[in-house]
Order: sequence, then structure tokens, then C-alpha cells
Amino acid sequence: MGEKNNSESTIVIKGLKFTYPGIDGHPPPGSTPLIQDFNLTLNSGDRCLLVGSNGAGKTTILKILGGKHMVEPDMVRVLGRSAFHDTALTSSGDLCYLGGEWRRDVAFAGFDVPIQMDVSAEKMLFGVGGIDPGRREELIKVLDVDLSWRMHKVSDGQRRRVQICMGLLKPFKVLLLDEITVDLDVLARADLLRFLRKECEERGASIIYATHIFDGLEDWPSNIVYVARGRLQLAIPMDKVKETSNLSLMRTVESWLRKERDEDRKRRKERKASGLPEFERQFDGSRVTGDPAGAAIRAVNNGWAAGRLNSTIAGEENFVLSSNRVLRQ
Ligand SMILES: Nc1ncnc2c1ncn2[C@@H]1O[C@H](COP(=O)(O)OP(=O)(O)OP(=O)(O)O)[C@@H](O)[C@H]1O
Repeated sequence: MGEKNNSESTIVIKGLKFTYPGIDGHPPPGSTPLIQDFNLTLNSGDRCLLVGSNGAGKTTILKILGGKHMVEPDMVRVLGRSAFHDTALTSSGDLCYLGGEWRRDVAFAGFDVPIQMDVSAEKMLFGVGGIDPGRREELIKVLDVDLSWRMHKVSDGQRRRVQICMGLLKPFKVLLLDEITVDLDVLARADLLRFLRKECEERGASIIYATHIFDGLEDWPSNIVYVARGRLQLAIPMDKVKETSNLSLMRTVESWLRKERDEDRKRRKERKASGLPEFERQFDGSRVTGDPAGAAIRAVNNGWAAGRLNSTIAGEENFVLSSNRVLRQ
């Protein structure tokens, strides 16, 4: 973890920089990168908790690591290879990403399977070839899956259990989890976390887990990584966190986020006072992030685009301003 870089390193991020492309497929000219100056090394066996406020860039980082966004090959190495360019990393199951669109479909070794069709859990879990039967049995037990469940008739949490079970069938070397345990009941979550811990301790797998739910996580991570505004703020072993703070994990993270929010507010106030736009990442000609509704309204008021705005966009996350309307992403 941190600057250590040895033969056991499973993830090496060096000077990562990333900007989402605009509507023309290219980063908007002059835009500030969303992710910048990001360096991190993770070693075999690390269980890393990725924390940060909404919009900090956690999903973006996990997707880059999962090979879903292209970056220069030297910026991100997973198991010594470029996750985006080396598709064998995911198809072999060595690199596994569970999150995002995966919540709707099951992504298994590069294939997406709709999760709501009329199919039994058994068919899903036994329909995949080349799986160690012992591992499958263990996962079915850990996630307490009833093989007779019909996927279109089960609850969200039951469906999620089958999904997670599918996702973990192949013995991954690097696992990226993006807030996937939200629907699980306390028992399922605890058992899954125990299983994942064992995978790291016994097989030397590495896991990065992005979550806002700290319940039951107190003793799970070996490291914690805190990201704010796409920049790495902290990457430390959990022992260090415990040494420096006697607060619970949740309270510790809460204190970091409060400090960040107060600093953000102060910065915005200062920018406003000096006549600069309140939000740094606002209308850039094609895309609005940050406070999109506010920035979009300001952009339109300033004559940058003829907008079709109404109250329904307030509070939404992402907009593209086209020449005559605001499109929600
Ligand atoms: N496809 C996209 N195009 C443009 N900007 C995007 C896109 N996806 C996300 N963003 C922006 O990137 C920033 C980081 O988003 P990201 O989803 O990585 O944050 P996060 O830390 O995972 O947030 P949360 O905790 O809410 O899930 C946000 O400001 C968001 O608006």
C-alpha cells in the first residue's frame, strides 16, 4: 500500500489523470481533469476501503481500474497489465468489477446477463462452465442462496445475493466492489465480508471496496483510501487510523467529510467574493458537473445556451447542455 511497490503489487496507479469526454467524444478543451495526481499501490492481500463524499470520484476510479474507461496504459497497471487494453484480465476472471450497471445485469467474465428474466438461481449458478464445484457450493452457502428462486420473482436483496454469487464464482485476484451490499441483510453482509476477508488472507487477493455504509466494517479493511474532488487525500493502514483517532470508523470518516465540506464552502465563498464563478467545474461549453442545476441555470441566464429548464432538474446529477436544451444524463 502507499508508495511501496514490490513484486506483490497487484494495483499500481501512477499520476492518474482522467476527464470524462464531452458530447463530441473528447475532453472539453481547457477542462480541469476530474481525477488528477492520483498515485496508489496495493499489494497482494490488501483489503482497501475507498471512501469519499458523493461525486468525489470513487466510481470513476474503480471503473478505470476495471478497464471500463481508457487511460494511458502506464497510469494504471492491474496485475502488471493495462486493464483497458488487456481484455483477458477480465475475461479470465483475474480482475473482477462488481458495481454500477452490474446492479441491473450480471457481468460475468465479460458477458452481461439480464438479471430479471424468468430463470432459476440454479440455472444461473450452474450454467457457468469451468467453475470449481467446491467454491460454488461455498458461495451458495455464504450468500444463503435458495437454488429454486426464480430471478423475476425474488426480492431485491435475494436477487443481489445471486448476482454477487455469480460475480465471485471465479477466483479473482483483484476485486473492485462499488457499493454492492446495500440490499443485503445484516447476516448476508457479515458473511460476505468474512468470505472476502478470507479470500485476501488465504489466496492473497486484493479488494477495493467503495461504500458509504460502515456498519460491520470496523475490523474489515487493512487500508483506507480517502478521495476528495478526484484527488487522493489519504492512503493509510487501518492501524494508523486507529492510532490517531479513537473515534469509530464511521465517525472518523464523518470528520474528514465535514472538514472537506467546510473547506469547500469557504472556497466557494471566496471565489464568489472575488467575482469568480462559485463552482470551479461549471459550464464548459458542453458539460456541466458539480452543481449542475445551478450551473445550468446560470449558463442559460448568461446566454450560453437557450435552455428548456424547469424545476424538475433541480438536484439532478449530470447534464449536457446542447444548443437548445438541457439533457439529463
Ligand atoms: N459519464 C459521466 N460523464 C461526465 N461526468 C461524469 C460521468 N459520471 C460521473 N461524472 C462526474 O464525475 C464526478 C465523480 O463521479 P463518481 O460517480 O466517480 O463519484 P462517486 O465518488 O462514486 O460518488 P457517489 O458516492 O455519489 O457514488 C461527479 O461530479 C459526476 O458528476
